[in-house]
Amino acid sequence: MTTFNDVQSKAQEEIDRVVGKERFPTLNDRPSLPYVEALVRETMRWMPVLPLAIPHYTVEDDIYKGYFIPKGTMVLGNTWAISHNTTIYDESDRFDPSRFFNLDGQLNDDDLSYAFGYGRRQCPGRHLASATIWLNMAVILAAFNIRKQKDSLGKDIPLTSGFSVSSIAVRPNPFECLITPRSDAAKALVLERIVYQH
Ligand code: HEM
Repeated sequence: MTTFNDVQSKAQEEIDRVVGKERFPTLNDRPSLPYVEALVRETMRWMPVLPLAIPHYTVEDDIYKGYFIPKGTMVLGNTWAISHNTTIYDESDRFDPSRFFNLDGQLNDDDLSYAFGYGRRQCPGRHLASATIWLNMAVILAAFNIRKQKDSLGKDIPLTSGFSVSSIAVRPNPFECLITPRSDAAKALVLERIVYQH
C-alpha cells in the first residue's frame, strides 16, 4: 500500500461508500466489498508468500504429461509460475486488482486457491488465513492512510528495500513508511478498540 496509493484510495472509497465512516468493516461486509476482495487476491498473486508451496516427494514411480518421475523425487508446486503466467495475468508484474473483474464488472472466479497449495495436502488453514487477511486489510484501509516516508526536504523516499526469502517464505525487507489515521473519527474508532480490548 506504501507504493500503490491509487489502489489504496480506490479500496478506501469502496469501504466509505458501502460501510460508511461510523464503524469498521466486519467479515459480514466481505461480499459487499469486491474491490477489497480483488486487492487481497492481487496481493497474494503478485508476491505469493510461498512461491514454491511446500516440498513433497513421490512415494512411487510416476509419469506426468510424459515425464517419468522416479520414486523419491522432490516435487515443488511452482505457485510463482502460475501467479505470473502472462497468458492468464497480463503484465503480471503490474499490481492491479482490477484484473479480477469480468467485463461486466463482476468479480471473476479466480479465487487464488492455488496460493494455498494443491490436492489433498492443500493448506488446511486457508479459510482462516483468507478471512484474517481480508479483515486485517479492510480494517487497516478503513482506519489509516499508508504513504511513503518523507525526507528532510519533504520529498517521498523511494521504496527500494525489496523482498527476502527466509526458508521457504517470502517477506518484505524492513522499510519505512508513514501510517496516519484517515480522520479524527477513524482515530476515535481505533482508540475505542484499544480501550475495549484492555
Ligand atoms: C497467508 C497464509 C497462508 C498461506 C499462503 C499458506 C499456504 C500453504 C501452502 C502453500 C501449503 C502447502 C500445500 C501443499 O503442499 O500443496 C500449506 C500447508 C499447510 N498450512 Fe498453510 N498457509 C497459510 C496459513 C495457514 C494457517 C493460518 C494455518 C493454520 C491455522 C496453516 C496450516 C497449514 C498446515 C498444517 C499445512 C500442512 C498441510 C499438510 O501437509 O497436510 N496455514 N499452507
